[in-house]
Amino acid sequence: MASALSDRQIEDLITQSLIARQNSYSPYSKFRVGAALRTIDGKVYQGCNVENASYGGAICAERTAFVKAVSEGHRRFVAIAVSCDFNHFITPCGICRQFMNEFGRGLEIFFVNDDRTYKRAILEDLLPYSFGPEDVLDNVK
Ligand SMILES: O=c1ccn([C@H]2C[C@H](O)[C@@H](CO)O2)c(=O)[nH]1
Ligand SMILES: [Zn+2]
Repeated sequence: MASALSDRQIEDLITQSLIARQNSYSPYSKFRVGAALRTIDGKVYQGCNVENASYGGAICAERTAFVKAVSEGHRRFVAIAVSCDFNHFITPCGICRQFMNEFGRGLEIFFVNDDRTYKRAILEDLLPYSFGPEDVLDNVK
C-alpha cells in the first residue's frame, strides 16, 4: 500500500530524524539514533536515544518521540522515521514495537540510512499477533 505521506512529507520526516540524532546521548553504546514522529494533524516530534550509567535505563529514540508527543496531548500518529549513524537500516527494538502498538495501529515506519535512502513498513508487519490495548480494555471487569 502506498504511503499516506507525500514525498515531501517523507523527506521532511527523514530530515527531522537526522536532526534529532544530533542530540543523541549515547556515551556507552556510541550508537546514535534519531526519530521523527508525525501526528495525524501534521505536527512532528523529534526524539533521540538517551542512555544511562545504569545501562538498562536507556530509552530509545522512538520512545522518546512518542512520550514527548503523548505528553503533549497527541494520541494518533501516521508515521515515524528512525535513523542511526551507521550505514544500515535499523528497525525498532521489541520494547519500542510494543510501545508504539499502544497508539500505533497502521503506523508507517521509515528506516533511514545515512544516505537518506529508506525502507518502509507498517507496525503490524513488525509486530504480528500483537498484544494490545483492546485485549486488556475489553476484558477489564
Ligand atoms: O531502534 C532503536 C535501536 C536502538 N536504539 C538505541 C538504544 C541504545 O541507546 C542504542 C544501542 O542499542 O541504540 C534506539 O534508540 N532505537
Ligand atoms: Zn527501542
